[in-house]
This record gives sequence, structure tokens and C-alpha cells, in this order.
Amino acid sequence: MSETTRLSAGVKPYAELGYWDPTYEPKDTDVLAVFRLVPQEGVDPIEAAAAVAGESSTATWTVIWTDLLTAYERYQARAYKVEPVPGTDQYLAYIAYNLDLFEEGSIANLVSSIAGNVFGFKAVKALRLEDMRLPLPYVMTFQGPPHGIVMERELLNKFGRPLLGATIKPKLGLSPRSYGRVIYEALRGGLDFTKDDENTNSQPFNRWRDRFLYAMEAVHKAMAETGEIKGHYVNVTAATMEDIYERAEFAKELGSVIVMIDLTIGFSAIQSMAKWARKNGVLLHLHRAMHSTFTRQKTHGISFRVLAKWMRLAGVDHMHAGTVVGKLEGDAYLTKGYYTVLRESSYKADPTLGLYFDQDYGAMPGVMPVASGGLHVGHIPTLVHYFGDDAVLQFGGGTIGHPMGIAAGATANRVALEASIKARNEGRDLLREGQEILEQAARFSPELRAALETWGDVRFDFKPTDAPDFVEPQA
Ligand SMILES: O=C(COP(=O)(O)O)[C@H](O)[C@H](O)COP(=O)(O)O
Ligand SMILES: [Mg+2]
Repeated sequence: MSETTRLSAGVKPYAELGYWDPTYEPKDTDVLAVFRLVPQEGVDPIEAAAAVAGESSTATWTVIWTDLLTAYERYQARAYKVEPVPGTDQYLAYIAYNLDLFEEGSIANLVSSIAGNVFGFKAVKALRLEDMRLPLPYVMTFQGPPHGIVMERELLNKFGRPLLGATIKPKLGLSPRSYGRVIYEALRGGLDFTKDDENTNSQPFNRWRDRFLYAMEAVHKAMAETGEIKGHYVNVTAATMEDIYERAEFAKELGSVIVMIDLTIGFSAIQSMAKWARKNGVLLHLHRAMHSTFTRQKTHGISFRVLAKWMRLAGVDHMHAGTVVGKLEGDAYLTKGYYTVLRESSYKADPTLGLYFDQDYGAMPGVMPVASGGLHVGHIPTLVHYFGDDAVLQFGGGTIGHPMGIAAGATANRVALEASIKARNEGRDLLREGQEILEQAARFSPELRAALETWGDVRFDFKPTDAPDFVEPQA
């Protein structure tokens, strides 16, 4: 476009200002984003896509002469592909951003850029950030997980199987001493970890310092009795960074191998804690509290796969990533896609897993995904089938609700897991033969037998899908 055209004042379509360029070939170093976009009635989808590209990079609503004081063409994001989603009013808009638009190593900057204003644009009825490709030179400006999956296994000295955990329940109301007793029972019974819940912070009936003391006493006792390394995710979530550091330091002093934060503390606080965790040799567990407010709707918000990618870069060792089978929503194939985003060193685009772009993380370690929410022993073969070894499987109610007690609940989970791993290693099909494998193991485990009798029928309406119910349209 000539500079005279550009310079003439007034409001011009974003598409005409260079924010739409179907001939653009994305560079290896570009940040790529794909948005699911529903334009308002009467709005051209290409103009809507160009508007998103404009607002998330350099543009404002009218032509401004100061653009000419910059290398504006370099800084303009470009919508380069807009595809209709058949049978809907939706479009997939692909946008490329020059790497210079982003500050190194800042999730806050990335989110303010890509999601700053565009979700409130009048031109779009709905908008969802489906996926992003983050180029390796940009990935390398982030610290990433403080330790990662490989180092976590070395620290814990646990290999060849998923790890087992439990959220302490009831999540609110227990006194510190009773709380510690639940931790001790669950760990001595066979779990690797127990965990504070997302809203277990420092309530009047259970202040953080007291909770940490009793929790860590329980952990040390269970370790001494079992000869295994154990952990309790002490939730250090608090109102200010000073408070968070104070709690994390105290957890470390008490010998905790892991601390926990909630997503609600914010992206920069998470990055600060990632640095603290690496410096102090403590694992960092992230609960995704609040994520469903923006990840759940299918046409508006931000996909969980994008959040998972951001959190890997921000730097956590664990992240809740869905279960497929439990009490919370989640499609099997899309959830597998989230696990891929968290764990693999690199992967190729795969529409069946909801992965729109290739991604290369270089040497950045993987995050251990955590499956949690409404799980019980009956789910274990399916979970191992879908997620393999590098995951934490967590059973709160499914440990603490066991009719023979908490330690028995933990033992039932450990036996079911080890039986499933043995069967898988012998080449058995965990999806088809899961029930039979558990029944066989229960012959030698009264704890597993009782767990199956109590929860065996609780399915949360789960039906294993053989094929994804979601396939993205091809151009
Ligand atoms: O309290 C629990 C699980 O308790 P229970 O095992 O008794 O259901 C966790 O907060 C959820 O796992 C959150 O879900 P997600 O991990 O999917 O974010
Ligand atoms: Mg919870």
C-alpha cells in the first residue's frame, strides 16, 4: 500500500491497512495464533480477523500518522488464513506476529498482547484463542519448569509408573492435627503425595503455619515407616508475593519436597515462584483453579491447550490437566492433546488431538500433568491407557471415602495401579480388560475389593470414545 493511501486520515478497514495478507508465508520465528471467531451479523469475517490482528498488534480504530515514524509493516500482525467451520457461523482465523512484538520471558506481556482487548471487540460476537505456535527462539527466553519430569522422578526415586496422590477432604473445616492425620494415613497406605485443596490457604480454623507443621510431621513419619520419599503439596497461595515467599520458605525449612500454587495468584507470581522453586530445589505444583471460567465455552475464551503451553513456559513442575473420566468435563482426545502440550519435547500438528500447529520446546523439560477430580480405583486402567506413566493420578474422595479407612483407600489405589502397570507391561489391553485386571488383583487385596464394591459402578456417565467427536475442518 502506498504511504499516501495510508496517510489519508479517517477510519479504514483493517484489511486494507495490511492486517489481512493471504499471500503471507509465516516465518519460522513468528508467533502464530489461531482464533475461532464468530463475526457480528453483517461483519465480513476477513475484516473481523484483520481487526483482531490489528488490535493485538499495532492498530487503533483510525489511521494515525505516527505509524510512519515506525517500521510499521514489520510490527503489524497479519491475518493470513480465514477458514469457515462448515455448518456453523464460526471461522478459524490464523494470525502471524513478528517476534519483535513480544518482551522476552514474560507471559504477562504475551497475554496482554494476544488477549488484551480483542475479546471485547464489537465486531466479533465471540472469539476463542484455540492454539498458539511459539517459536523456539522465543521459548528459550523462558525459564520453564523448575525441575521437570525427569528430575522429579530422580528426586523422588520413583520410576516406571504414574505417581499417586490425594486431595485432603473435607477441603475446609479440619483442624491442623486432624488434617495431618489424614495425610499420614494416606501416605502410609501407599500414596506418593497428598495435597492441600485450591482454597485451603490460611483460614481461621487452620492457619497456614499450623497446617504446614502437622502436614510435614505426617510426611516425615510416613517416609520413615515406608522407606519411600513422600510429599504433601503445601498450598502457599496467598494475597501478596511477600506472603507467598514466606510460606514457601517455611515449607522448605520443614523439608517439603514440593509446594503448591493456584492459577489465581497470576501469571507473574507464577513466574516468580518458578524461579524460587528452581533456586531452592523444591518442586512446584500448579492447581488450575478458575481456568474453566475462560477455557470451557467452545466459541469464546482461551483453550486449555494454550494455557498449558503458557504455564510450561512460565515454569511449573505439575499442572492439573483433566481426567477424561472423572467428575469434571473433558473429552478424551482433547485431554490427550493437553498432555502432549505439557510433556513432549516437540510435536506435530494433529487435528484429532486439537493441536493446530507443530511445536518445538528445544531442551525445555516437560511438566507432569495431574489427573484429578472424581477419580476412583475403577478408573485406573483407563487413566493408564490414555496417559501412560508420566502423570499424577489423584483420588481425594476416592481415598478418604474408603469404607475401611483412609490408609486402606490408599492401598486400594496403589494395588490397582501396580496391577494395571503389570498387565500393561505384559501387553494386555487396559481399556478392554481393565475391569477383569482389577477383579483379579482384588482377590489378593481386601482393600481393593472393598473399593470396587463401593465405587465400581460410579461412572460419571463416562463412555470411552473410540474416535474423536471433534475434527477440525481442513482448508
Ligand atoms: O479437589 C479436587 C479433587 O477432589 P476429588 O478427587 O475428591 O474429586 C481438585 O481440586 C480437582 O481435581 C480440580 O480439578 P482439575 O484437577 O481437573 O483442575
Ligand atoms: Mg479441589
